[in-house]
Amino acid sequence: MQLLFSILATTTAVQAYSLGSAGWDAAYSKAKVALHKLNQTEKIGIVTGVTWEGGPCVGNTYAAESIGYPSLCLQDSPLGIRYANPVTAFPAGINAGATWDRSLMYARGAAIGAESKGLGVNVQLGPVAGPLGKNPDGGRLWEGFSVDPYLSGVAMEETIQGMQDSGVQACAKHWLGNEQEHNRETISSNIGDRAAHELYVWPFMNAVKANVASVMCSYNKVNATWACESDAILNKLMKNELGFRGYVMSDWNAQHSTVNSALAGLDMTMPGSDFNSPPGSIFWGANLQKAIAAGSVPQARLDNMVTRILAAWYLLDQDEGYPEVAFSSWDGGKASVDVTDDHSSVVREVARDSIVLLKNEGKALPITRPKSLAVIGSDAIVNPDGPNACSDHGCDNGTLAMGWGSGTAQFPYLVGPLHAILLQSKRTATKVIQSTTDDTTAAAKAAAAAETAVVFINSDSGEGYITVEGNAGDRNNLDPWHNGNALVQAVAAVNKNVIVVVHSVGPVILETILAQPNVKAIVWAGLPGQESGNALVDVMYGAVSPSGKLPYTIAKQRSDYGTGWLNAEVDSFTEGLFIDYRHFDETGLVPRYEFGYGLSYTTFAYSAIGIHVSATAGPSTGTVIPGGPSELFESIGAISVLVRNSGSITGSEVAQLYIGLPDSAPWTPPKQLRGFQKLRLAAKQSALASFELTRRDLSYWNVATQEWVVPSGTFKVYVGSSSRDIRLQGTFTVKW
Ligand SMILES: OC[C@H]1O[C@@H](O[C@H]2[C@H](O)[C@@H](O)[C@H](O[C@H]3[C@H](O)[C@@H](O)[C@H](O)O[C@@H]3CO)O[C@@H]2CO)[C@H](O)[C@@H](O)[C@@H]1O
Repeated sequence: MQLLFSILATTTAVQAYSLGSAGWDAAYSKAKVALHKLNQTEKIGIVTGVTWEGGPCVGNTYAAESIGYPSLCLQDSPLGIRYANPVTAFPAGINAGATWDRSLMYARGAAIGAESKGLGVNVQLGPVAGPLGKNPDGGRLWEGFSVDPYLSGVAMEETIQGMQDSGVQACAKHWLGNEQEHNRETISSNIGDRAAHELYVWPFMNAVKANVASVMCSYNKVNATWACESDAILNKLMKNELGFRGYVMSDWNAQHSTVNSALAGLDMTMPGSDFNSPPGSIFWGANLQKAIAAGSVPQARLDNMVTRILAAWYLLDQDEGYPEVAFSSWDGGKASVDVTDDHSSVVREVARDSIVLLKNEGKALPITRPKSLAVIGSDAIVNPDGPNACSDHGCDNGTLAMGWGSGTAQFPYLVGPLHAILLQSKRTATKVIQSTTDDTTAAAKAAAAAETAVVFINSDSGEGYITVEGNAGDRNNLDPWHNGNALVQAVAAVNKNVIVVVHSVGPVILETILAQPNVKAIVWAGLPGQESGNALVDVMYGAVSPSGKLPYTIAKQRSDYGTGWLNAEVDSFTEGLFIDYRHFDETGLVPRYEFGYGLSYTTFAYSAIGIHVSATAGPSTGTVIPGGPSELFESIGAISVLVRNSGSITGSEVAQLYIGLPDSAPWTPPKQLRGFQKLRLAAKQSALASFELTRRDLSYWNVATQEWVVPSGTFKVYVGSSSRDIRLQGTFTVKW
């Protein structure tokens, strides 16, 4: 059985890679033929944006009529289509990560891709793996999936496959080291080579392996050189080492030079105007033409840029019957077609299955048939001015269902928690008492009159060009906004059965709330998108058991993380590999809720660990395929466990595999996520969780030899329900 699994897994992997390469080969053949039909002006136009607001999308290039190539439409965001309506407002990346469900990640990506294609968007500007989230208060970490590179990598791969299977080009962003909003356009992320590879590059390897069409270089410098003109990270790392065959575009106005960026490997400049910077800073267009004429940039480099861009276009078959752009970002975004289909069901499923139950004392949840229920807090209702009242969602009024900035989309509707609870309460004949402000006196009055009180609190963040309530993108602290702690305290002082629901962009310090004995349950709902209330009711009333797991650690205090955004010109990334749970494990600090944690209404038992790993120590070689050296992605076996639903209701468990490297490896975190599987199990049902391992999963990056190396010695195996709830352990040995 185990052997069969390994064979199937290996075969599938090999097929996927060869198809990927064949796809690129065929696309390159077409691109090379097309290149010869283009004149120089057309070539320059293909690599240059037409200026901000110069076309219907946030990014547009010039058309090349000689080959029937359109003005390419590039549009945000990682959770839906920005500046268009009607579109679906999906749960944020961080919620997709919290599902730990590969098929939901894929379904979300496919649905976003289908809407993009339907509206004529050629390039969807997502998904996000940078920021990875080393700073828990980083403003944009909710756009990505998890602070763990393995989980983020799987989510990148699934999302990109989903998007590109629907026909749109995906764009993996922001490359590289864009971990904070403060000073993001001046700061240098000085990342050590090993941490760069094992943390920040890792999910982009998955993106390239999934044949992502494009990559966006970031605003910051990397090791003192602008990311968009760094030969080290564009040519050498992304294109040569990772074997990326698509094109690199700049973040919007992240380009700083004509010649250096071209030579370093930038392939497309966006948006092609003096957007948000000193007038006249149009680095390509006519300036690129002059640089080529002067011999500062070889003609072959321009031809290579164009070939890469065209190859991505052919790879996705966008040369055949691709829809025209059906909206304009600058006139309200009214689309001429409705592309929303039944995607609300994907939204509800992702939102529901990403809910993490943090505390459930005395089985406070699920709610059964309370006679009365108090619903408290401004986060319980939709912003009275409307769900899209603030530009790019740059405010925190009403329930929080996405962060702010370019990573947003307009809600076609937003089901607020109170609305969904009122509907449900009709079925259970429950009297609902409302206090939908953050006023503590009103809250206490409502709570005192009810059997159970549900308090809604939130914490918001976003992109640095908008400041909300004094937070310039990054959060100023990890406390709940709007005096959320005081709100819960006021309610818990008068009601013995308090449930707290947290809508949040990232970790929130919960100590004050946990110090209230009457707080019986805490529910983390993240940023659930348009079906917020419905998904919450599904879980709170027990239609489904909660099955989300934390995609990051919740600490007892902010300082425990050991990292945070800097008001400085340089971030030296001194924490190295030790971010989030890697740091807590290494230092012995006890988190409040650890990475991978999440309760269920049922229980799960683990047994029968099977370890079938056969690998030899040493570097991974082989030709470079999309993602890296081919050997790195070869299966070297699998670890399996039997998981049994030992409770009395159906539920889903995320079985997690962590690996500890042998002592022969250089200083490494005690354990690192290297596999997971979500299993839906009926009461008393058992199933095998299998974690296929590749050489990459056992490797560290050897800085001296510039290779991924599997160390020799005894590897530690930990399988469990979270990074700290380890149920089964074992070892295997790798020899030279
Ligand atoms: O949208 C494409 C990529 O753009 C980057 O974000 C930019 C965002 O799209 C844009 O709306 C914003 O513009 C603001 C501008 O910076 C500010 O000076 C002005 O006052 O208001 C403008 C908004 O009306 O700028 C953002 C960059 O600063 C993202 O980083 C990237 O992820 C997007 O894909």
